[in-house]
Amino acid sequence: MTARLELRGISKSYPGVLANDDISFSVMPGEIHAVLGENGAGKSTLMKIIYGATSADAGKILCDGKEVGAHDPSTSRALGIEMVYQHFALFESITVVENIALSMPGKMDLKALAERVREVSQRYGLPVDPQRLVLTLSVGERQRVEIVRCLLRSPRLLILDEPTSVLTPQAVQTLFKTLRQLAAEGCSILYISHKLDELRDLCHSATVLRGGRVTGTADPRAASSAELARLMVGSDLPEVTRAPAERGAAPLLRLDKLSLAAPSVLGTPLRDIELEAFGGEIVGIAGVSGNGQGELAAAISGERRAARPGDVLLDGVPIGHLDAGQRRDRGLGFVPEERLGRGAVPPFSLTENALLTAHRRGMVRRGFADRGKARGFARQVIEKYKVKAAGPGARAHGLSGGNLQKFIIGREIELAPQVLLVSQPTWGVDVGASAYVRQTLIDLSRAGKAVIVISEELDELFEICDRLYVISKGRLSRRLERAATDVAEIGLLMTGAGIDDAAAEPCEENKLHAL
Ligand SMILES: Nc1ncnc2c1ncn2[C@@H]1O[C@H](COP(=O)(O)OP(=O)(O)OP(=O)(O)O)[C@@H](O)[C@H]1O
Repeated sequence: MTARLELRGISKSYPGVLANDDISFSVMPGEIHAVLGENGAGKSTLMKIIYGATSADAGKILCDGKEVGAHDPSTSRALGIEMVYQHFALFESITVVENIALSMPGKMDLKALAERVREVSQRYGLPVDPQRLVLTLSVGERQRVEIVRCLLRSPRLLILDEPTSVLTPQAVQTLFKTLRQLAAEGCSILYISHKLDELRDLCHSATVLRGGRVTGTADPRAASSAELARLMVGSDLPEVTRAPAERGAAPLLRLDKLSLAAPSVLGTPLRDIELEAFGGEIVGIAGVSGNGQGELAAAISGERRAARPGDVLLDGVPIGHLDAGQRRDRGLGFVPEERLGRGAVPPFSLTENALLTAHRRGMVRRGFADRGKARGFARQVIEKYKVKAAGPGARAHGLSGGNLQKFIIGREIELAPQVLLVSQPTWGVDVGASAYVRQTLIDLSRAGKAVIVISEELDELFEICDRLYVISKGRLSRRLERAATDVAEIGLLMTGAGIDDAAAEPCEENKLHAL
């Protein structure tokens, strides 16, 4: 049988990095092939080369035995190659069908296209309403739109770059069913993920990349997650160690019946939130995305101010009226969920990105930024957190997703905050680096600081947290000791059961907002 895709000696370098180094492998029709490797190993670069979004410096690509010459995404699509990117590319202010029409060749009859969207989404079990405005969709639904957009064109090779990082476990299972169905129909799939259990569940074969080179192949179904991790990292993963928490006497951060109106018609209002985070511990906030996590993070960080100063207390001092910068000045660090655009400014260098929050650490003299100091700080973060980057002058958008995440977390930890709030600390971060990030958060807490982690990954929360809360529909559960709870209890709370509904009535502020 002829391979659907054959790569021969693909190489690509960027200034200072050999991103792909003589990569060769094949994918057969109907095969689900995993590409795994550490952050910065060269996976996304390779996928972009196959899709034609960027070109290789050397090497050949063969599709169904025929060489693909110089190509771009539109010629790839004509060959039946489709790609779903790590970061979505949908326009928010138009409908699903309008978005899809934009990626189709020629002029489209929107009514007929909407009908086809419905058909395809039904056939593959990916419900999508073509008339919905994209801005009203959850991330999981947006992911579906991206996939349906590809499926409409009956792909022969589908590339998925970390498709499940934003999906709930149920949505992942639905996606896998679709992918298996597609593969059974003969479509080949290239699948990138850092979630080794998922790879073992879904993929027929795997190619491992390290430092831009192929370092191994594996049958993921026959290998354990530890074996796959070893292939990726080249050694056993470090065990995360956790000394018992020595909790401080009083909470470093406290939310006292905090209520906040929804920021928009589509947001979630926060209701009577009571939370305590002591020095010496990690507090986790579990929940399915869209239940108020973003709003809670904004209320703690100061991106949104509280109704009363005393709603938010930092080391006993009311800070609810302060903005984000003022709260940072007082020792509240913050790592947002979106790394591009909020955690970092993509076209800025790492030095400039370091300055954004670290200017508080003596990097401004007489109103001018001390670039030498900022560069030194950025270099320190790069080295300590093993960020793969050409140096402090590298642009944020040139870093691989996981490496940028490590840089942002490192920058905030190095600022030695009293309280650190981190949203989704290890999204897109490889298994080795995840262990490092988790260990660093534990160490920060054991140094007497309070760490608050918002994560959808229950395994992660159970691994690092001392106490847990669950957020559901803008309300927070009671506080749970990690050692005295389990996944079943947290899962139940995530559905909203057991979180006092008495106050589910809109708070006064939200009634006003609704008017
Ligand atoms: N546009 C670019 N400009 C400069 N360097 C780049 C660019 N794109 C990628 N690189 C570099 O190429 C290397 C490979 O990056 P790539 O994004 O392919 O890694 P990855 O394996 O997909 O990582 P991750 O798991 O973190 O997404 C990295 O060192 C990265 O910094």
